[in-house]
Amino acid sequence: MIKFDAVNKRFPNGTTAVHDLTLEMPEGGITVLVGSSGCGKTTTLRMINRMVDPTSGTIRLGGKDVLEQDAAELRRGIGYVIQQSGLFPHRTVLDNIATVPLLLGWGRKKARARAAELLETVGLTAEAGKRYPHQLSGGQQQRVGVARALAADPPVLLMDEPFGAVDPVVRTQLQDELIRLQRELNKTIAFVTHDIDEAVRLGDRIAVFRTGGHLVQCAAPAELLARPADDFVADFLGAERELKLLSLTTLAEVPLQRATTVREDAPAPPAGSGPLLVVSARNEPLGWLDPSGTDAAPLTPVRPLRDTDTLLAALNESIASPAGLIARVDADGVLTGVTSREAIHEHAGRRHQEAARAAVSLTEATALSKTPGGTV
Ligand SMILES: Nc1ncnc2c1ncn2[C@@H]1O[C@H](COP(=O)(O)OP(=O)(O)OP(=O)(O)O)[C@@H](O)[C@H]1O
Repeated sequence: MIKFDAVNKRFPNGTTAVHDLTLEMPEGGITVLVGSSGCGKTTTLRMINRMVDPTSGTIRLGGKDVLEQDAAELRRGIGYVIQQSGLFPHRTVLDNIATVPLLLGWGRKKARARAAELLETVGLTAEAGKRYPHQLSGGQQQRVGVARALAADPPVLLMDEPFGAVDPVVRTQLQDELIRLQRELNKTIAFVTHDIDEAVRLGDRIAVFRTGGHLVQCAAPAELLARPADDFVADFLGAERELKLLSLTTLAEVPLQRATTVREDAPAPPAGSGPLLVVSARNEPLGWLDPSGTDAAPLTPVRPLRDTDTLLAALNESIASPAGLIARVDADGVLTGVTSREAIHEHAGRRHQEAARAAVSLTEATALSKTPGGTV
């Protein structure tokens, strides 16, 4: 969908912001651009909608060179979201969202109806639509920014640190919302951040840049984490990159074992029978009971996990659990079984090896395709 071919950007003051960039951003996917401050992420993004023009090289959107298109027309097909949301302070939230449809001549009624629909899409109430931007929290303003960018249903979204100015809890919520929205909307998204955790959560592909506008590696998150191309990328990913990889894998394929349970209203179990999972009449896990403890000992809390939870969450829970077991439930919260810390660990190790192997075969395929006469 978006293709950079040998693109350079040198500003008149002599700064090279982007150096010989060749990169593809696939249709319907989120490509995240990461790297430390000043490495050219924003400039790369802005060259897509021609807020900045490249010094050399070609950028194609849907096969067409962006420089051969009228900038205003090009931007109609590209939504743009920035960190400070960029809302007009003297217009209501609803009118802010309706901005682009109005510019496109939709008529006030149709534009407002679309804006109202989008308010709901991004999780805001109709009442919020009547307020002015300063009457909303930072997180809500960012949602409005996303709604405004989506108003004319552009196939492409450029998002420049859109969640950078909100606290970590709201940031996670906004990321969840974007993941949910993207499942429905399937936009081609270029997303800039300097937060590697955000990149791993959101990206279908992650492009890592270093100072001077150099692209160092572009790969799917699991491949990047399992096989960073060099020490720079490894440092950028951080020391816990194996744990980050666990956040990309769900529990679904990890085998279940039968749980030893006791009903909450049952008589006290015999001492010495090891930790038991106390369940409700509906078979919902309530806590761990250690019969070797005193009668008055409280239950150890349990946080039941579903198949959609990550291996990282499972490992975390298994550390706190008395016997190293995690309780697993179905979508209704009913117990399906337990899984041991060892089983989680073994699956995590296998997952790591698979990701590393996938990354190696990709690297080999790329090397082969660059060899004259090489075939893939
Ligand atoms: N209009 C400009 N004129 C001159 N230099 C510029 C201009 N815009 C950006 N630069 C420089 O180009 C380099 C890349 O900037 P850019 O904003 O693309 O980086 P970035 O990775 O997005 O940084 P940040 O994470 O801090 O936003 C920097 O050295 C910056 O100072």
